[in-house]
Amino acid sequence: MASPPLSKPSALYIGLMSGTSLDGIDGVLFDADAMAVIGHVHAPFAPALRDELLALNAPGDNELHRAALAANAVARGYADLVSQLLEATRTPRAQVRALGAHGQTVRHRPGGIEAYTTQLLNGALLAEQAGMAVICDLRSRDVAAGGQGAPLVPAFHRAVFGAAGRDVAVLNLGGIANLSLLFADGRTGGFDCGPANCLMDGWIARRRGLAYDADGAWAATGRLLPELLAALLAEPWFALPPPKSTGRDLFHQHWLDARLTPGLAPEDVQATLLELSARCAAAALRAQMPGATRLIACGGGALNGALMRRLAALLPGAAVQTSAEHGLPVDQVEAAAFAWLAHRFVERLPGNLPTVTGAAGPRLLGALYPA
Ligand SMILES: Nc1ncnc2c1ncn2[C@@H]1O[C@H](COP(=O)(O)OP(=O)(O)OP(=O)(O)O)[C@@H](O)[C@H]1O
Ligand SMILES: CC(=O)N[C@H]1[C@@H]2OC[C@@H](O2)[C@@H](O)[C@@H]1O[C@H](C)C(=O)O
Repeated sequence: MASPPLSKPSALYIGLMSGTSLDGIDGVLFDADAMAVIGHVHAPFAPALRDELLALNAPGDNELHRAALAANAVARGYADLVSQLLEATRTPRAQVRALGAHGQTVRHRPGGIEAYTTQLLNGALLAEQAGMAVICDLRSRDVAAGGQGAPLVPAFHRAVFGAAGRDVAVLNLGGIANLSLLFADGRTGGFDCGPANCLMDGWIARRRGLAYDADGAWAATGRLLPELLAALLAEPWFALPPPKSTGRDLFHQHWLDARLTPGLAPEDVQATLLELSARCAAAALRAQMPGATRLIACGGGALNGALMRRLAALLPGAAVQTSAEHGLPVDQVEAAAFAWLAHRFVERLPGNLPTVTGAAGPRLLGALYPA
């Protein structure tokens, strides 16, 4: 019997993402040959870690020590999730080629001589605990090359959701919203367009003690406040042209508080925040891809029925769908993108798109902690 061919290196990667909404960690096992997710797990952050990560988004006391401890805690959380994922998919650890691990963004200041972006994660500790090669710090190289360091998902969106002969947009509705523009002629664009859930989550937490507004049901009981909406939309950042990115550095509760007037009904504020998220995404899409006939939404905000209905109403020329309708559940897209970015690193292929981030050129993204 002929001996079996030398097995080619594994195409299995794990992607680990904890985003700006701070709801927890998503992990996927991803087959980079098939471009398919094999398994998915999610773990919420422990409330104390979530509070600390939120606090570290703003200047505070003893930040270096606290950031180091939080980076350790994020690494331990990621390592636990890796074990859960391997168990759930019955995958031997040795079969996974590498982990693409995002870390927790706590500061994002691209552009200019002082540019930096910080994703808290102790990559060395994660490599120790997971027993796998870790590729992390995936944004810094693009920032060093003069780019925004974000969004990074448009190249992955192109590979998965691009369609011949039509202009397709992909809208990630996480804490922050980012658009990918997949033009029919092969060009790919993308940029952050504003808040998606971060302000709504913060408001419902303060007024009702809930983590998020399920299905936008509370917002749906409120009325739109036109003066508040106008004050929110007057933020100069919205008028900036791409490339652009943002985060909790700008869209935090104090940003909202500075625009609130006394006596507003809380549910009306929530309705207006939902409208803000829908309007800034719709306006950005109309301006940058007027011919879009399909908008594919992903991220947790795609589960917000009220938000999805407003997007559909504001974009009558586009079919508003979810990534699940295209084979990838809404909560798996970002983690899959970071698994794919790990694959790009391992294959020595660039991960960024300079047309999106504004970087000086294509770059290998990430820092490697070998197994
Ligand atoms: N059923 C639901 N109804 C309404 N909103 C929901 C629902 N499920 C999740 N969400 C929203 O989605 C958020 C989580 O989304 P996701 O995990 O995509 O964000 P993220 O990855 O942390 O953010 P980012 O993409 O900005 O990095 C929650 O905080 C919540 O606001
Ligand atoms: C600095 C940072 O963490 N940015 C995130 C955030 O969350 C959404 C939006 O802001 C996007 O720019 C980015 O994440 C996605 C996954 C990206 O890089 O494509």
